[in-house]
Amino acid sequence: MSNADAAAPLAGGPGLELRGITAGYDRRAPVLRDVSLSVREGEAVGLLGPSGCGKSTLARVAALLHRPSAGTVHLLGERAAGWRHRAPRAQRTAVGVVFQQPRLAADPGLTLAALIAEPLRATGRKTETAGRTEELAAAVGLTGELLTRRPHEVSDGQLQRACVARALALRPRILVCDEMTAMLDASTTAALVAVVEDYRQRTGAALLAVGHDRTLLERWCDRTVAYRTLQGGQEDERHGAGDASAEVEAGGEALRSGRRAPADTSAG
Ligand SMILES: Nc1ncnc2c1ncn2[C@@H]1O[C@H](COP(=O)(O)OP(=O)(O)OP(=O)(O)O)[C@@H](O)[C@H]1O
Repeated sequence: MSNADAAAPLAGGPGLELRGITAGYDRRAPVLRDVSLSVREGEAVGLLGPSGCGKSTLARVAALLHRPSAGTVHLLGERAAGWRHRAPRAQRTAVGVVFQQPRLAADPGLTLAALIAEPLRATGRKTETAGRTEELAAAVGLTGELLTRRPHEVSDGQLQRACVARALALRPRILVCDEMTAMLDASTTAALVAVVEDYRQRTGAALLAVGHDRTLLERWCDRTVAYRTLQGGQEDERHGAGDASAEVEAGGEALRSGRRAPADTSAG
């Protein structure tokens, strides 16, 4: 990606802070109860937990997509001032999100190129759109005719590549990856982790990676947090500084998440 991404300093300042979050879908039985978690700028935190415990709900709260019934969210030191379309644009665009299921997250009527360009168009960056779209697409390994296809004409892996590019389009200072690689094969997983890591390390963005693949998150992130420890206290395990060149084991397969240019990988 361009050097423009690298313009932001590696600050180490406040990135994402969730304090005392209670949230869910039924006020009488919230999914999250008094949950706190923070990720500093430049830091990669993996949130681990079993299926159904509330990880995606937490990710949606962090991305200002789900309003908690109690607690506060701070982005880059500023308290969130609204949720969904009512959030101020500067706060909404400070967070880039990648969801687990790209087919639910992508407009089926858009080509992959238009999908990647969506946030640029929505925020009026017309002059920048074509060049930036091409650059983002190349970074995630999508080129040529693939970019003219619609979601139903591509694989899950190819669509998730476009969704990762879309999440990076506005150069977010905070990235939330909710089971980003859950549906992907080993080589696509490695390629997309490498893209996110490359972006994070060059920009100093804060990363919250949510999942249940402990081995992957321990290799990818600076520390992991077990979901069960988040209520009324925080416990974490530190790792070797998110070494993106490490061998990553996931699902029994050895993955290489090194800085291989994603464009060189087959778009899976
Ligand atoms: N839109 C919704 N309406 C009602 N209940 C929901 C909704 N979304 C999730 N839930 C429930 O909230 C709980 C937490 O769901 P969530 O998706 O946050 O868990 P998760 O840890 O991300 O699970 P997984 O790892 O399987 O994706 C589950 O019991 C789920 O059934």
